[in-house]
Amino acid sequence: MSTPIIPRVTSEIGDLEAVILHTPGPEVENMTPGNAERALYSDILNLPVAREEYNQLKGVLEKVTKTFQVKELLAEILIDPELKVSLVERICTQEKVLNIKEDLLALNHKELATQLIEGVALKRDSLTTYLSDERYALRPLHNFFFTRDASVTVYNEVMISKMANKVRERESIIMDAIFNHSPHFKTSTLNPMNTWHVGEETFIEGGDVLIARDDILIIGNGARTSSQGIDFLAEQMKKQKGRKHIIVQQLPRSPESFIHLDMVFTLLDRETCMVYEPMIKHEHTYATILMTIDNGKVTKITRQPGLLKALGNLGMNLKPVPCGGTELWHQEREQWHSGANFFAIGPGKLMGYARNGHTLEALSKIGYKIIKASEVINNAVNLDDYEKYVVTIEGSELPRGGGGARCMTMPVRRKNIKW
Ligand SMILES: NC(=O)NCCC[C@H](N)C(=O)O
Repeated sequence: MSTPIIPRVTSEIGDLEAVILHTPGPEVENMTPGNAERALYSDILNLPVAREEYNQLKGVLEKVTKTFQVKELLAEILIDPELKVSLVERICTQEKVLNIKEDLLALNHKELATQLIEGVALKRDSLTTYLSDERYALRPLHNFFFTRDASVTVYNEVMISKMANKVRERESIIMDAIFNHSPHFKTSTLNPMNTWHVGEETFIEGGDVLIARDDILIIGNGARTSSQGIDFLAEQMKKQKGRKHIIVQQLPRSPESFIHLDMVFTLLDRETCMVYEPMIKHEHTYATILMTIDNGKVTKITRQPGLLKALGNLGMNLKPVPCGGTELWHQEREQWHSGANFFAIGPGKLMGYARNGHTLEALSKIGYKIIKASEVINNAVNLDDYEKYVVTIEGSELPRGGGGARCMTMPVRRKNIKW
Protein backbone atom coordinates (compact mmCIF):
# COMPACT_ATOMS: atom_id res chain seq x y z
CA MET A 1 0.00 0.00 0.00
CA SER A 2 1.20 3.52 -0.77
CA THR A 3 2.06 5.91 2.06
CA PRO A 4 -0.97 7.13 3.99
CA ILE A 5 -2.45 10.50 3.16
CA ILE A 6 -2.19 13.16 5.82
CA PRO A 7 -5.48 15.06 5.64
CA ARG A 8 -5.12 18.82 5.25
CA VAL A 9 -7.56 21.36 3.85
CA THR A 10 -6.85 25.06 4.28
CA SER A 11 -9.24 26.47 1.67
CA GLU A 12 -12.31 25.60 -0.40
CA ILE A 13 -10.43 25.98 -3.66
CA GLY A 14 -6.87 24.62 -3.34
CA ASP A 15 -5.89 21.96 -5.90
CA LEU A 16 -7.59 18.75 -4.87
CA GLU A 17 -5.27 15.89 -3.93
CA ALA A 18 -7.70 13.34 -2.44
CA VAL A 19 -11.47 13.05 -2.07
CA ILE A 20 -13.90 10.55 -0.54
CA LEU A 21 -16.94 9.57 -2.59
CA HIS A 22 -19.79 7.15 -2.25
CA THR A 23 -21.48 5.91 -5.40
CA PRO A 24 -25.24 5.74 -4.69
CA GLY A 25 -26.46 2.17 -4.33
CA PRO A 26 -29.82 0.50 -3.57
CA GLU A 27 -30.03 2.53 -0.32
CA VAL A 28 -31.24 5.58 -2.28
CA GLU A 29 -34.25 3.68 -3.61
CA ASN A 30 -35.13 1.85 -0.44
CA MET A 31 -37.98 4.10 0.60
CA THR A 32 -41.64 4.70 -0.12
CA PRO A 33 -43.51 7.97 -0.62
CA GLY A 34 -44.65 7.59 2.98
CA ASN A 35 -41.15 7.70 4.39
CA ALA A 36 -39.24 9.72 1.76
CA GLU A 37 -39.55 12.75 3.99
CA ARG A 38 -38.12 10.84 6.96
CA ALA A 39 -35.29 9.87 4.61
CA LEU A 40 -34.73 13.64 4.06
CA TYR A 41 -35.63 13.39 0.37
CA SER A 42 -38.16 15.36 -1.59
CA ASP A 43 -38.67 12.46 -3.99
CA ILE A 44 -37.63 8.86 -4.62
CA LEU A 45 -34.61 8.64 -6.91
CA ASN A 46 -34.40 6.45 -9.98
CA LEU A 47 -31.20 4.57 -9.19
CA PRO A 48 -29.94 3.71 -12.71
CA VAL A 49 -30.29 7.35 -13.79
CA ALA A 50 -28.82 8.67 -10.53
CA ARG A 51 -25.86 6.35 -10.96
CA GLU A 52 -25.26 7.43 -14.55
CA GLU A 53 -25.21 11.03 -13.41
CA TYR A 54 -23.01 10.22 -10.45
CA ASN A 55 -20.56 8.34 -12.66
CA GLN A 56 -19.95 11.60 -14.50
CA LEU A 57 -18.85 13.26 -11.27
CA LYS A 58 -16.77 10.22 -10.31
CA GLY A 59 -15.30 9.82 -13.80
CA VAL A 60 -14.05 13.41 -13.87
CA LEU A 61 -12.68 13.27 -10.33
CA GLU A 62 -10.85 10.02 -11.05
CA LYS A 63 -9.06 11.83 -13.86
CA VAL A 64 -7.92 14.77 -11.78
CA THR A 65 -7.29 13.41 -8.29
CA LYS A 66 -7.05 10.42 -5.97
CA THR A 67 -10.52 9.14 -5.08
CA PHE A 68 -11.67 6.79 -2.34
CA GLN A 69 -15.00 4.99 -2.00
CA VAL A 70 -16.63 4.79 1.45
CA LYS A 71 -17.80 1.20 1.00
CA GLU A 72 -14.31 -0.02 0.08
CA LEU A 73 -12.71 1.88 2.96
CA LEU A 74 -15.28 0.44 5.35
CA ALA A 75 -14.97 -3.15 4.11
CA GLU A 76 -11.21 -2.93 4.43
CA ILE A 77 -11.21 -1.87 8.09
CA LEU A 78 -13.82 -4.53 8.91
CA ILE A 79 -11.25 -7.24 8.16
CA ASP A 80 -9.87 -6.53 11.63
CA PRO A 81 -11.96 -8.78 13.93
CA GLU A 82 -11.67 -6.49 16.96
CA LEU A 83 -12.73 -3.43 15.06
CA LYS A 84 -15.58 -5.40 13.47
CA VAL A 85 -16.94 -6.30 16.92
CA SER A 86 -16.54 -2.81 18.35
CA LEU A 87 -18.11 -1.07 15.34
CA VAL A 88 -21.06 -3.46 15.16
CA GLU A 89 -21.57 -3.08 18.90
CA ARG A 90 -21.43 0.69 18.67
CA ILE A 91 -23.94 0.83 15.84
CA CYS A 92 -26.31 -1.71 17.38
CA THR A 93 -26.21 0.10 20.72
CA GLN A 94 -26.76 3.50 19.15
CA GLU A 95 -29.66 2.25 17.03
CA LYS A 96 -31.06 0.02 19.78
CA VAL A 97 -30.88 -3.21 17.77
CA LEU A 98 -28.52 -5.36 19.84
CA ASN A 99 -30.71 -8.33 18.86
CA ILE A 100 -29.20 -8.32 15.34
CA LYS A 101 -25.59 -8.05 16.53
CA GLU A 102 -24.77 -11.75 16.14
CA ASP A 103 -26.27 -11.88 12.64
CA LEU A 104 -24.14 -8.92 11.61
CA LEU A 105 -20.99 -10.39 13.10
CA ALA A 106 -21.57 -13.58 11.10
CA LEU A 107 -21.22 -11.64 7.83
CA ASN A 108 -17.90 -11.31 6.04
CA HIS A 109 -16.32 -7.84 5.87
CA LYS A 110 -17.66 -6.97 2.41
CA GLU A 111 -21.22 -8.12 3.08
CA LEU A 112 -21.19 -6.35 6.44
CA ALA A 113 -20.06 -3.08 4.82
CA THR A 114 -22.84 -3.45 2.26
CA GLN A 115 -25.52 -4.09 4.88
CA LEU A 116 -24.37 -1.26 7.14
CA ILE A 117 -24.92 1.09 4.19
CA GLU A 118 -27.83 -0.47 2.33
CA GLY A 119 -29.76 -1.47 5.45
CA VAL A 120 -30.65 -4.71 7.22
CA ALA A 121 -34.13 -6.12 6.60
CA LEU A 122 -36.34 -6.66 9.63
CA LYS A 123 -36.89 -10.38 10.28
CA ARG A 124 -40.60 -11.13 10.66
CA ASP A 125 -39.93 -13.76 13.31
CA SER A 126 -42.02 -12.43 16.19
CA LEU A 127 -45.52 -11.03 16.49
CA THR A 128 -44.11 -7.54 17.03
CA THR A 129 -41.86 -7.57 13.97
CA TYR A 130 -44.61 -9.27 11.95
CA LEU A 131 -46.99 -6.42 12.79
CA SER A 132 -44.37 -3.68 12.44
CA ASP A 133 -44.64 -1.09 9.67
CA GLU A 134 -40.86 -0.93 9.48
CA ARG A 135 -39.13 -2.79 6.69
CA TYR A 136 -35.65 -2.47 8.17
CA ALA A 137 -33.99 -3.34 11.46
CA LEU A 138 -31.15 -1.01 10.39
CA ARG A 139 -32.38 1.65 8.00
CA PRO A 140 -30.58 2.24 4.71
CA LEU A 141 -28.21 5.22 4.66
CA HIS A 142 -30.12 7.01 1.89
CA ASN A 143 -28.00 10.14 2.13
CA PHE A 144 -24.49 8.70 2.27
CA PHE A 145 -23.62 9.77 -1.27
CA PHE A 146 -23.56 13.28 0.19
CA THR A 147 -20.19 12.45 1.74
CA ARG A 148 -19.62 16.13 2.52
CA ASP A 149 -21.81 16.11 5.57
CA ALA A 150 -20.74 13.32 7.95
CA SER A 151 -17.09 14.36 8.30
CA VAL A 152 -15.05 17.44 7.41
CA THR A 153 -11.34 17.97 6.97
CA VAL A 154 -10.71 21.16 8.92
CA TYR A 155 -7.11 22.28 8.52
CA ASN A 156 -4.95 19.41 9.81
CA GLU A 157 -7.67 17.35 11.44
CA VAL A 158 -10.88 15.61 10.55
CA MET A 159 -14.02 16.62 12.38
CA ILE A 160 -16.62 13.90 12.69
CA SER A 161 -20.02 15.52 12.35
CA LYS A 162 -22.77 15.29 14.90
CA MET A 163 -25.73 14.87 12.57
CA ALA A 164 -28.98 16.70 13.22
CA ASN A 165 -31.13 13.76 12.09
CA LYS A 166 -31.12 10.20 13.38
CA VAL A 167 -31.39 8.81 9.87
CA ARG A 168 -27.85 10.10 9.13
CA GLU A 169 -26.12 9.27 12.46
CA ARG A 170 -24.60 5.98 11.29
CA GLU A 171 -22.75 7.84 8.50
CA SER A 172 -20.69 9.69 11.14
CA ILE A 173 -19.99 6.52 13.10
CA ILE A 174 -18.66 4.90 9.92
CA MET A 175 -16.53 7.92 8.99
CA ASP A 176 -15.13 8.01 12.53
CA ALA A 177 -14.10 4.35 12.22
CA ILE A 178 -12.57 4.98 8.78
CA PHE A 179 -10.49 7.99 9.82
CA ASN A 180 -9.32 6.32 13.00
CA HIS A 181 -8.46 2.94 11.46
CA SER A 182 -7.98 3.08 7.70
CA PRO A 183 -4.38 2.56 6.65
CA HIS A 184 -4.98 5.11 3.87
CA PHE A 185 -5.12 8.07 6.26
CA LYS A 186 -2.97 9.31 9.08
CA THR A 187 -4.83 11.88 11.11
CA SER A 188 -6.45 12.75 14.40
CA THR A 189 -10.21 13.18 14.62
CA LEU A 190 -12.31 15.73 16.47
CA ASN A 191 -15.54 14.11 17.52
CA PRO A 192 -18.22 15.99 19.49
CA MET A 193 -19.58 12.59 20.59
CA ASN A 194 -16.37 11.99 22.56
CA THR A 195 -16.63 15.21 24.52
CA TRP A 196 -18.29 14.89 27.89
CA HIS A 197 -19.86 18.36 27.95
CA VAL A 198 -21.48 18.12 24.53
CA GLY A 199 -25.24 17.98 24.90
CA GLU A 200 -28.29 16.96 22.89
CA GLU A 201 -28.47 20.34 21.16
CA THR A 202 -24.99 20.07 19.68
CA PHE A 203 -25.07 19.34 15.97
CA ILE A 204 -22.82 20.30 13.12
CA GLU A 205 -22.72 19.00 9.52
CA GLY A 206 -20.08 19.38 6.81
CA GLY A 207 -22.36 21.21 4.39
CA ASP A 208 -22.30 24.13 6.83
CA VAL A 209 -18.53 24.29 7.29
CA LEU A 210 -16.59 26.27 4.68
CA ILE A 211 -12.85 26.83 4.97
CA ALA A 212 -12.36 30.22 3.38
CA ARG A 213 -8.69 30.77 4.27
CA ASP A 214 -6.16 29.37 6.73
CA ASP A 215 -7.52 31.76 9.35
CA ILE A 216 -11.20 32.03 8.33
CA LEU A 217 -14.01 29.51 8.72
CA ILE A 218 -17.51 30.34 7.51
CA ILE A 219 -20.19 28.28 9.24
CA GLY A 220 -23.91 28.09 8.58
CA ASN A 221 -26.23 28.11 11.60
CA GLY A 222 -29.64 26.66 10.85
CA ALA A 223 -31.51 23.39 10.59
CA ARG A 224 -28.36 21.23 10.63
CA THR A 225 -25.78 23.16 12.64
CA SER A 226 -26.63 24.62 16.03
CA SER A 227 -24.81 27.39 17.90
CA GLN A 228 -23.57 24.68 20.28
CA GLY A 229 -22.11 22.78 17.30
CA ILE A 230 -20.27 25.93 16.20
CA ASP A 231 -19.04 26.48 19.76
CA PHE A 232 -17.62 22.94 19.70
CA LEU A 233 -15.58 23.77 16.59
CA ALA A 234 -14.60 27.17 18.04
CA GLU A 235 -13.20 25.28 21.06
CA GLN A 236 -11.00 23.26 18.70
CA MET A 237 -9.85 26.43 16.91
CA LYS A 238 -8.70 27.78 20.27
CA LYS A 239 -6.06 25.06 20.33
CA GLN A 240 -4.40 26.57 17.26
CA LYS A 241 -1.82 29.33 17.43
CA GLY A 242 -2.49 32.88 16.26
CA ARG A 243 -5.72 34.58 15.23
CA LYS A 244 -8.69 32.70 13.78
CA HIS A 245 -11.99 34.06 12.57
CA ILE A 246 -15.31 32.25 12.45
CA ILE A 247 -18.00 33.95 10.42
CA VAL A 248 -21.40 32.52 11.31
CA GLN A 249 -24.23 32.92 8.80
CA GLN A 250 -27.68 32.19 10.15
CA LEU A 251 -30.00 30.37 7.75
CA PRO A 252 -33.77 29.94 7.50
CA ARG A 253 -35.13 26.51 8.49
CA SER A 254 -37.26 26.28 5.41
CA PRO A 255 -37.50 25.58 2.56
CA GLU A 256 -35.46 22.38 2.79
CA SER A 257 -33.14 23.61 0.02
CA PHE A 258 -31.53 25.95 2.61
CA ILE A 259 -30.45 23.11 4.89
CA HIS A 260 -26.75 23.91 4.64
CA LEU A 261 -24.75 27.04 3.94
CA ASP A 262 -23.21 25.42 0.84
CA MET A 263 -26.67 25.44 -0.76
CA VAL A 264 -26.61 29.26 -0.84
CA PHE A 265 -22.91 30.11 -0.92
CA THR A 266 -19.75 28.46 -2.32
CA LEU A 267 -16.25 29.72 -3.11
CA LEU A 268 -15.16 29.51 -6.73
CA ASP A 269 -11.71 31.06 -7.09
CA ARG A 270 -9.50 33.59 -5.30
CA GLU A 271 -11.77 36.50 -6.21
CA THR A 272 -15.20 35.00 -6.82
CA CYS A 273 -18.01 33.29 -4.94
CA MET A 274 -21.39 31.88 -5.94
CA VAL A 275 -24.30 33.33 -4.01
CA TYR A 276 -28.02 32.90 -3.74
CA GLU A 277 -28.68 36.62 -3.67
CA PRO A 278 -31.83 36.71 -1.49
CA MET A 279 -29.85 35.04 1.30
CA ILE A 280 -26.36 36.45 0.83
CA LYS A 281 -26.77 39.89 -0.77
CA HIS A 282 -30.20 41.18 0.13
CA GLU A 283 -31.39 42.56 3.46
CA HIS A 284 -33.06 39.99 5.71
CA THR A 285 -33.33 39.08 9.34
CA TYR A 286 -30.73 36.28 9.39
CA ALA A 287 -27.67 37.54 11.22
CA THR A 288 -24.02 37.35 10.23
CA ILE A 289 -21.76 37.15 13.28
CA LEU A 290 -17.99 37.29 13.54
CA MET A 291 -16.16 35.44 16.31
CA THR A 292 -12.52 36.35 16.74
CA ILE A 293 -10.26 33.86 18.49
CA ASP A 294 -6.87 35.09 19.57
CA ASN A 295 -4.32 32.70 21.00
CA GLY A 296 -6.86 30.39 22.56
CA LYS A 297 -9.53 32.89 23.64
CA VAL A 298 -12.66 34.29 22.04
CA THR A 299 -11.75 37.97 22.18
CA LYS A 300 -14.67 39.46 20.25
CA ILE A 301 -18.13 38.52 18.97
CA THR A 302 -19.73 41.13 16.73
CA ARG A 303 -22.66 41.43 14.33
CA GLN A 304 -21.61 42.05 10.74
CA PRO A 305 -23.40 43.77 7.87
CA GLY A 306 -23.70 40.53 5.84
CA LEU A 307 -21.38 37.70 4.81
CA LEU A 308 -19.67 39.44 1.89
CA LYS A 309 -18.86 42.53 3.94
CA ALA A 310 -17.63 40.42 6.84
CA LEU A 311 -15.24 38.65 4.46
CA GLY A 312 -14.21 41.98 2.92
CA ASN A 313 -13.35 43.32 6.38
CA LEU A 314 -10.94 40.42 6.75
CA GLY A 315 -9.30 41.16 3.41
CA MET A 316 -11.27 38.70 1.29
CA ASN A 317 -13.06 40.87 -1.23
CA LEU A 318 -15.11 38.44 -3.28
CA LYS A 319 -17.13 39.24 -6.36
CA PRO A 320 -20.51 37.47 -6.03
CA VAL A 321 -21.91 35.57 -9.02
CA PRO A 322 -25.69 35.21 -8.78
CA CYS A 323 -27.06 31.67 -8.74
CA GLY A 324 -29.88 31.71 -11.30
CA GLY A 325 -28.68 34.95 -12.94
CA THR A 326 -30.43 38.27 -12.47
CA GLU A 327 -34.12 37.28 -12.16
CA LEU A 328 -35.55 36.10 -8.84
CA TRP A 329 -37.77 33.60 -10.67
CA HIS A 330 -34.73 31.75 -12.05
CA GLN A 331 -32.72 32.23 -8.88
CA GLU A 332 -35.35 30.42 -6.81
CA ARG A 333 -35.66 27.54 -9.25
CA GLU A 334 -31.93 27.02 -9.72
CA GLN A 335 -31.11 27.33 -6.01
CA TRP A 336 -33.70 24.62 -5.38
CA HIS A 337 -31.77 22.36 -7.76
CA SER A 338 -28.47 22.96 -5.98
CA GLY A 339 -27.44 25.68 -8.44
CA ALA A 340 -25.25 27.43 -5.86
CA ASN A 341 -23.55 24.22 -4.76
CA PHE A 342 -20.28 24.18 -6.70
CA PHE A 343 -17.30 22.00 -5.94
CA ALA A 344 -13.83 23.37 -6.71
CA ILE A 345 -11.15 20.92 -7.81
CA GLY A 346 -8.76 23.88 -7.94
CA PRO A 347 -9.10 27.68 -8.03
CA GLY A 348 -11.57 28.47 -10.84
CA LYS A 349 -11.91 24.75 -11.69
CA LEU A 350 -15.46 23.81 -10.81
CA MET A 351 -18.03 21.07 -11.00
CA GLY A 352 -21.79 21.64 -10.94
CA TYR A 353 -25.11 20.58 -12.48
CA ALA A 354 -25.76 21.18 -16.20
CA ARG A 355 -29.46 21.89 -15.61
CA ASN A 356 -28.87 25.28 -13.99
CA GLY A 357 -28.52 27.22 -17.23
CA HIS A 358 -28.88 30.76 -15.90
CA THR A 359 -26.21 30.13 -13.29
CA LEU A 360 -23.86 28.71 -15.92
CA GLU A 361 -24.54 31.69 -18.18
CA ALA A 362 -23.57 34.06 -15.36
CA LEU A 363 -20.28 32.13 -14.98
CA SER A 364 -19.67 32.03 -18.71
CA LYS A 365 -20.03 35.83 -18.83
CA ILE A 366 -17.10 36.21 -16.45
CA GLY A 367 -14.85 33.89 -18.43
CA TYR A 368 -15.68 30.40 -17.24
CA LYS A 369 -15.65 27.78 -19.99
CA ILE A 370 -18.59 25.37 -19.68
CA ILE A 371 -17.49 21.80 -20.40
CA LYS A 372 -19.56 18.61 -20.29
CA ALA A 373 -18.29 15.85 -18.00
CA SER A 374 -18.60 13.36 -20.88
CA GLU A 375 -16.11 15.43 -22.92
CA VAL A 376 -13.58 15.18 -20.11
CA ILE A 377 -14.17 11.48 -19.57
CA ASN A 378 -13.86 10.70 -23.30
CA ASN A 379 -10.70 12.82 -23.58
CA ALA A 380 -12.39 15.15 -26.09
CA VAL A 381 -11.32 18.05 -23.88
CA ASN A 382 -8.12 18.55 -21.95
CA LEU A 383 -8.88 20.52 -18.79
CA ASP A 384 -5.30 21.81 -18.66
CA ASP A 385 -6.14 23.94 -21.70
CA TYR A 386 -8.44 26.14 -19.60
CA GLU A 387 -7.73 28.37 -16.68
CA LYS A 388 -11.34 28.69 -15.50
CA TYR A 389 -14.05 26.18 -16.19
CA VAL A 390 -17.16 24.44 -14.96
CA VAL A 391 -17.41 20.75 -15.72
CA THR A 392 -21.11 20.00 -15.80
CA ILE A 393 -22.79 16.77 -14.81
CA GLU A 394 -26.33 15.85 -15.71
CA GLY A 395 -28.63 16.42 -12.79
CA SER A 396 -32.14 15.12 -13.25
CA GLU A 397 -32.16 12.64 -10.39
CA LEU A 398 -29.30 13.53 -8.06
CA PRO A 399 -30.66 16.96 -7.01
CA ARG A 400 -33.85 15.29 -5.80
CA GLY A 401 -31.73 13.85 -3.00
CA GLY A 402 -31.19 17.45 -1.92
CA GLY A 403 -27.64 18.37 -2.89
CA GLY A 404 -25.06 19.09 -5.57
CA ALA A 405 -21.39 18.61 -6.43
CA ARG A 406 -20.02 20.05 -3.17
CA CYS A 407 -22.39 17.94 -1.11
CA MET A 408 -21.26 14.77 -2.93
CA THR A 409 -17.55 15.21 -2.22
CA MET A 410 -15.47 15.04 0.96
CA PRO A 411 -12.02 16.51 0.26
CA VAL A 412 -9.34 14.92 2.39
CA ARG A 413 -6.43 16.94 1.10
CA ARG A 414 -5.89 20.07 -0.96
CA LYS A 415 -2.75 21.98 -1.85
CA ASN A 416 -2.32 25.22 0.03
CA ILE A 417 -3.37 28.28 -1.93
CA LYS A 418 -0.93 31.03 -2.77
CA TRP A 419 -3.11 34.06 -2.20
N1 LIG B 1 -24.22 19.68 1.96
C1 LIG B 1 -25.47 19.42 1.57
O1 LIG B 1 -26.26 20.34 1.36
N2 LIG B 1 -25.84 18.14 1.50
C2 LIG B 1 -27.09 17.69 1.01
C3 LIG B 1 -27.78 16.79 1.96
C4 LIG B 1 -29.14 16.35 1.47
C5 LIG B 1 -29.78 15.28 2.32
N3 LIG B 1 -30.99 14.82 1.73
C6 LIG B 1 -30.09 15.82 3.70
O2 LIG B 1 -31.19 16.35 3.88
O3 LIG B 1 -29.27 15.69 4.60
